[in-house]
Amino acid sequence: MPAETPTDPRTFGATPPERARDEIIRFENVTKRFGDNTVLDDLCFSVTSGKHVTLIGPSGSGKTTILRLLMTLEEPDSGIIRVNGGQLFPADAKHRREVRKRIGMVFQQFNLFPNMSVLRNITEAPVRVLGLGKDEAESRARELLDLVGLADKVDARPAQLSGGQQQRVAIARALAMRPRVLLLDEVTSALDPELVAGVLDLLRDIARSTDITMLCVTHEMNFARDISDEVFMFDGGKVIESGPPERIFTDPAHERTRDFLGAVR
Ligand SMILES: Nc1ncnc2c1ncn2[C@@H]1O[C@H](COP(=O)(O)OP(=O)(O)OP(=O)(O)O)[C@@H](O)[C@H]1O
Repeated sequence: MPAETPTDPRTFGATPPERARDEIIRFENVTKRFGDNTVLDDLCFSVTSGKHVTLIGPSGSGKTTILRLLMTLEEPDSGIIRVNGGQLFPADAKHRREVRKRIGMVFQQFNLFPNMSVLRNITEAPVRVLGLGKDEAESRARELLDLVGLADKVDARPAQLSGGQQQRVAIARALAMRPRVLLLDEVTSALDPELVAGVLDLLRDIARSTDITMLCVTHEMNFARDISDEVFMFDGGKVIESGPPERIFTDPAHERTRDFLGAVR
């Protein structure tokens, strides 16, 4: 079993320049079934470090399942998943936890801890999982709250914030773990329409100003077009085509992609 040591988790989204073009995520012949439903079928794809990749495809095509596998919230039935030079599956639990530390996720429903202040929501995992000191974690959390425009909400509880503000806290919380890979699952779906643009703008800024690899599932095709280096179209448990957004959105090669884009536009 390969057991490379993941890079120092204290380095914010670090990608040493010499590794900037490396592959950071690899799915090799991954199959995932729920009962009789084969959701991912011998799936193979890879993502280059620092790139922003958007997964598109019909409802039920397995996009969220891919993110949940990367978060180790699901296990594949077979195949290999590698992230950041380490193996996530198959792997022993300890190695998997180490690899998993460098992956952050922002969920559709924010998933904040309701009984903790905004500050605690952000410092909890860096203290518990990365072993950061409380002062260092708090100082980092305040910087991130500044970045997401919520410096004045340090002591608020999630219920006192709007959906858009809660999602900004969730983004700050994910970044506080210094992820190499950030997974974004329909992050604007639960927001009132007038709050969507602000959250998407924030994610665009993060995409432009960091070297974090992003894997996004979204139905916001304009956002996908804007933020992505590459778009993967899923159908029938496989990637049926991939390419830069300028091509996928204007000249898709596959009939299923044309039908899908026609339906969502
Ligand atoms: N825990 C589970 N148990 C049983 N079936 C599941 C489970 N999780 C997902 N599925 C099924 O797996 C399939 C893929 O689901 P997934 O959420 O990955 O699709 P998706 O492409 O993200 O869809 P959407 O665009 O609607 O979010 C669906 O048929 C779903 O019902």
